[in-house]
Amino acid sequence: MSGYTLTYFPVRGRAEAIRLLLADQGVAFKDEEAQIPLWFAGKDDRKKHAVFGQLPQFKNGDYTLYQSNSILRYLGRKHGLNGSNDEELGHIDMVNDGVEDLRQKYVRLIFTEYDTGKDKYLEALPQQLEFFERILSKNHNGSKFIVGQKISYADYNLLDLLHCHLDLSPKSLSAFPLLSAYVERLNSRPKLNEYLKSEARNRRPITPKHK
Ligand SMILES: N[C@@H](CCC(=O)N[C@@H](CS)C(=O)NCC(=O)O)C(=O)O
Repeated sequence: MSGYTLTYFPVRGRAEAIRLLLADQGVAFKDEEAQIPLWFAGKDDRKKHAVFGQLPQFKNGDYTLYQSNSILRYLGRKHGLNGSNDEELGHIDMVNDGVEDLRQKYVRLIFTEYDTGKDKYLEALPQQLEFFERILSKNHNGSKFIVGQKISYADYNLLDLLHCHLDLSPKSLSAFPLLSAYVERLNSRPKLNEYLKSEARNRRPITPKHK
């Protein structure tokens, strides 16, 4: 066991990219769940102690961290998932910020305007995905990772976001051959594939709205 503990609600949400990273790196960790009704009823003391009042929380022994992207970057440093030099890391951070921008749009759709906004969202989605297709095409013609020759923390975040969009519309990647192949390639990495098929992953909906 690594000494790592990840605390989150029983959904994939903002913890899932962290889970993908840890699964793929073969790092065992302790999973702690917070129950949504208790949390929102103010009956879970972890909310009072959370730095920004939110989850996920990540612990490495006595060290505690919040903010999903900070956790990803921390694990990137710990597990050699930050590219091969400062310039690659600059691009990895840039891609991760782009993933965050699209994730915020996705979260807004799911939580505030799913019924009225889904068609419009899907219409605008190709413009967003095209950015990532283009980034991939410039790195070894899209045959490897999003940046450089090694998997990085941003690959796990991008993969999770693409999974979310494939759930939203199974055709969302149809016009993007490089992104489609990228998802297939990452999904078939042995440890990741084992996790993707696991009961633990599949009992967690993407968000509480997905029940
Ligand atoms: N920027 C934060 C956002 C965290 C966040 O929005 N957490 C939500 C669940 S995804 C939460 O804890 N909601 C409960 C609350 O706000 O009390 C991150 O990336 O970790």
